[in-house]
Amino acid sequence: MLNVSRESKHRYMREILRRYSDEGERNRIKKHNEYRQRIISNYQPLYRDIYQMNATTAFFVPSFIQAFATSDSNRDERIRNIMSEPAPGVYTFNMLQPGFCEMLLAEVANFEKWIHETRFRIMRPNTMNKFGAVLDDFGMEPMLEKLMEDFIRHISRIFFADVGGFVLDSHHGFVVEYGYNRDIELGLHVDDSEVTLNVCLGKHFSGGELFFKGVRCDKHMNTEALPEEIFDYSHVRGHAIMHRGRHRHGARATTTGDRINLLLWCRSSVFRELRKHQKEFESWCGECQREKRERLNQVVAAKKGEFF
Ligand SMILES: O=C(O)CCC(=O)C(=O)O
Ligand SMILES: [Fe+2]
Repeated sequence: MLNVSRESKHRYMREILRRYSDEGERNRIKKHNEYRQRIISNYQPLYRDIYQMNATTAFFVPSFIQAFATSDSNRDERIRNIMSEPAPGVYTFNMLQPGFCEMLLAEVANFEKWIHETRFRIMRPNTMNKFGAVLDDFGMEPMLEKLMEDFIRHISRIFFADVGGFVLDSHHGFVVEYGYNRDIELGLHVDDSEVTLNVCLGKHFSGGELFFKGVRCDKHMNTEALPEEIFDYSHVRGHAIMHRGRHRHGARATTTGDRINLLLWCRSSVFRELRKHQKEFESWCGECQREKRERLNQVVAAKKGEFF
């Protein structure tokens, strides 16, 4: 568990001040906000209903809604009950209604058509995916923020507390698109997130499995995966998968059809600030933990040697 000391809080505030007094960064944020505003005031949404969080069966499957229905002491238990953990640190659950997936796909297609017709510049979701769109850029930012606040934050608090899952405070929401004339696959990487939510929206496809190769800190990013860390997951429409951003993963080739997934990279500025001062082993890095065990074994062996 993170222990936020007074000193760390002060350092955190200093970092925020430094960041906001950095002129380059301020300009970048200002330009991006202007870009978003230009889109939002010109683009006509197809389905206005999906721009606001509507926590009913129009959006979510009943089991998902029921798990969060009341914030009583049983909520954590109800959340645990809808989760499967097919591999350590990877959680899956049924989440979105097929009708909502359809509407979101149609909205994205409508936005892309508008971009094409108006020759507006489209910002791609990240440095790896050449296709897809940033949902936050065309008006879905408040809805996705609420999704993180009302749902994802509670899940992360239970399962990802060691990476700041209990203090998520910003997100990057986008869709990735694979298939004919789009991206085919995605190489091994880590996300710029503490916790990632990935939901398959459809449509019909084969292939496209996510593959995982263990959680790693910066220092151990390129170390081998152990056999027990290797895991493949096949996407199911409407189903979500959640993992730490630092869980190394990639997507296998989508061999037929089109696959479009919704991604929410959830971030914690507090966790990022605290990490800068982390000198010891990271509790969530597979390799740090292995090194720690090895160090402990050496100490125990040395002590035994002294004793006998
Ligand atoms: O293709 C996928 O389902 C995963 C995409 C992904 O890992 C990412 O965008 O960070
Ligand atoms: Fe990723």
